Amino acid sequence: MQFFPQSGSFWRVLLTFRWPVIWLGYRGFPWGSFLGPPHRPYRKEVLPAPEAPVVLVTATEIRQYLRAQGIPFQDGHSCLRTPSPFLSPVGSEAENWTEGSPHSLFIDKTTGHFLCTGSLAEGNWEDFQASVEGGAAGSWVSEGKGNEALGNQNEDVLRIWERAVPLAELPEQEEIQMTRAMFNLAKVSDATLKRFQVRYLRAARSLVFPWFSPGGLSLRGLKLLKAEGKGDGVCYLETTLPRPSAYHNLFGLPLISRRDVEVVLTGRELDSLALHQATGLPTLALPRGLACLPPTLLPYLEQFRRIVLWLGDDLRAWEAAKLFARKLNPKRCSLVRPGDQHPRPLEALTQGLNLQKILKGALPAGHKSIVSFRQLREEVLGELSNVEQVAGVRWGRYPDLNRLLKGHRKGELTVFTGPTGSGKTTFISEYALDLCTQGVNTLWGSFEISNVRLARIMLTQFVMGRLEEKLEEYDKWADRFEDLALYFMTFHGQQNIRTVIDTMKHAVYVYDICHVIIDNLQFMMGQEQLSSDRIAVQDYIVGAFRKFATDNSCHVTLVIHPRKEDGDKELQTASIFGSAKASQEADNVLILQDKKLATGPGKRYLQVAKNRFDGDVGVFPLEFNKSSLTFSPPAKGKSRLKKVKDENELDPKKPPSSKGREASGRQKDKAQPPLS
Ligand SMILES: Nc1ncnc2c1ncn2[C@@H]1O[C@H](COP(=O)(O)OP(=O)(O)OP(=O)(O)O)[C@@H](O)[C@H]1O
Repeated sequence: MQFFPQSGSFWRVLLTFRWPVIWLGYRGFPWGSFLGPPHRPYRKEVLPAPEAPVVLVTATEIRQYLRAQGIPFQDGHSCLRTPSPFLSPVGSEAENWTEGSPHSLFIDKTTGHFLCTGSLAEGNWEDFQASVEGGAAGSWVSEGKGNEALGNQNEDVLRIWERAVPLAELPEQEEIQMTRAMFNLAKVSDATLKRFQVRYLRAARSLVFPWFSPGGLSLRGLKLLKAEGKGDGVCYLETTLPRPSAYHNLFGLPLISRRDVEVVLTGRELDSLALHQATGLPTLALPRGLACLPPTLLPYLEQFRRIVLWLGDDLRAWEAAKLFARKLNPKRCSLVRPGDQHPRPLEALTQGLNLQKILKGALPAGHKSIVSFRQLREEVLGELSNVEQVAGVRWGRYPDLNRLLKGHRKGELTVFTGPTGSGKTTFISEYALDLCTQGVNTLWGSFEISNVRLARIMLTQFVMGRLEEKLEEYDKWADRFEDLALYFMTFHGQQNIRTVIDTMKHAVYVYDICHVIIDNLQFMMGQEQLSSDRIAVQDYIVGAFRKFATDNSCHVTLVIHPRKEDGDKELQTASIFGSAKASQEADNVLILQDKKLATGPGKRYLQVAKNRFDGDVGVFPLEFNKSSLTFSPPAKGKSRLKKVKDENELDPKKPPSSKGREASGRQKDKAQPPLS
C-alpha cells in the first residue's frame, strides 16, 4: 500500500498537538480507594508540546534505502521485516538472518515507523536511519526508548495487579455468581479466565485484564472493566493504565505461538475469551475496540496469513472492521457480518450458537471492482434493518441538525459557507467538537487561525463557559479535553493541496480519522490571479477532497468563502465561490446565514441547502452565547422552533420556520427560498 509519492523534505509535514483518544472513566475511577492518598498518576504538560515531525516516506524509498545499506528484508502484509540492529549488528551476521529468526525489526510500509519486537525499541524512519548510519542502536535499547508506556505508573499497575485475584478465588460463592452474572460470564469457564490471566479487583468491582510484554515476561499495563447496574441493564466502564493513547495491548498476545497462521480479532477482551473457549483458535482483542487500530500493533499481526475480524454486533463494528481490514491488507482478512444470528462472540457463546460456523461464514474483505446484487444483498439488508445507524452519528448539541441531516456519515463531503466574520469557524468548531466527544476521531486543518487559538475556542465550547475566570479548573478540563481523539494539522497560511491530502491520508492510517475539517479552501488556491484560473483550481481541489472522502470512508467538512455579493442579501448555494462544482460534489451544503440588518437573538440561521442522504433541507436559528462561544441551544430545540414559527406568523418579513422550509426529494435548490 503506497500512500505517498516520491518525497524529499517537501513532504515533511508536522502533525503536532496530538491529543490522545477519548476513553471512559479515566478520572472517574476510584483509585484512591485502594491506592492510598490520591495523587495524579500522570503529569501532563499544561499545553501540549509539539512532537517530533512525522516524516512521510514511501515503501519504495524504504526498500531502496535498505538495499543501499545491504540490509536484507522481506516484504510483508503491512510491514517490511529486517534483522534488528537493536539486537545484533548489521553486516555479515545480518546476512544469515532468515524468516525464522527470533528477533526482527518491522518497518511500517506506509509511515516508515519501526518496531523491534525483541527489544521493543521503536521510532520513526529518521530514527531508524540515524541508528543504522550512526550505530546508535545500542543506546536506544539501553535508554529504553520506545518502551516507555508505563513510566512512573509502574507501581500503580503492580499494586493493582497484586491486589486482584482470580475470580474463582473470591471467598464467597455468592459474590462469584453475582460477578459472573454482571459480566455475562455464565458460559466462560474458570480455565479460560485462568488461561488469559484475567483477575478481579474487589475494591473496584472490576475485572482486570493484564498487558504483558510480547514474551509474557513483564507487565506493561492493565485494563479494568467495571460493571454497574443501570436501570434494568448493566453499563460497563473501561479504564486503562497507562492512559488510552499509550495503551497498546493486543490482549492475548502471549498465548500466540510463532507457528500460528490464523487469528480472530475482537473488539473486547471477553469476546476473545469466549471465542477461544468455543473454537480453540488464537484470538486477540484490540486495545480500544472500534475506536482505532494503531499501526504500532501491525508488526504483531504480520505472521498471520488469515485474519478474521469479529468486532461487534452493529453497523459501527462492521464499518470499523472494513477500515481495519484495509490497514491489515484486505486480501488476508475476512469479516463477520453483524446480525441477529451473529451477535458479538460472548453473546453468541451465552446463546449457545455455533461460533465455529459463524466464523466459517465470514466474508472476504478483498475489494472487487464489479459485484453482483447477490454479494450486496446482505449489506443492503443490514442497512435496511439498521436505519438509525446508517444515518450516522447524531449531534448531541444540535437536535435541528439531526432532524434535517439525520446524522454525520462517513465518506461524505460537506461544504460550509457563510459571510465573512459571521462565525463560520466558531460554529464549525462546535459542530466538530460535538461529534468528536462521541468518538468521531477528528483532524483539523485550520489555515487561518492558529491551533492554539482554535484549541482555546474548542476548549471554551467544551467547558461551555469562560475558563479564564476559573483557571484553577484548567487542569481538570484540559485533562478531559486531552482524552478526545482530536488532532490538528500544523499548516498555517497557503498550502499545497497534495501536501494537505497526503497528511490527511497519513492521519487516517495512523489515527483512524473519520472527520477532517478544512478551514478554509481558499488557503489551497495558490497565487492564481485570473478568476478563470482560480475557478479551475478550486474545482480541482474540491474534486480532490471529494475523492479523498470516498476513498478513505472519511467525512470532509470544507469551509468555502462566498462570492462577494450584496451584503443585505441572504446567501444561496450559488453564492459559494467558484463554479457549481463544489455544490455538485458535496453531499451536504450548509450555509450560515447572517441577517446583517437584524439585531439581537435570531440574527443568525443555519441553512441546510443540500442533503443528498434523504433530501430534507431547511433552516434553524442559531443563538450565539458569547461566554461559551457556542451556537447550540441551551434548551430543547422544539420550543425554539415553535417560537420562530410563531414570530413568522406575526411578521411575514421574517424567515419562515425551518419546518416550513423543509422539502423532501432532490429539489433542494428550489427548496431554498430567499430568507429575507
Ligand atoms: N453570532 C455571533 N455574534 C457575535 N459574535 C460572533 C458570533 N459568531 C462568532 N462571533 C465572534 O466573531 C468573531 C469571528 O468569528 P469566526 O472567526 O468564527 O468567523 P468566520 O466566519 O470564520 O470568519 P472569516 O470569514 O474571517 O473566516 C469571533 O471573535 C467570534 O467569537
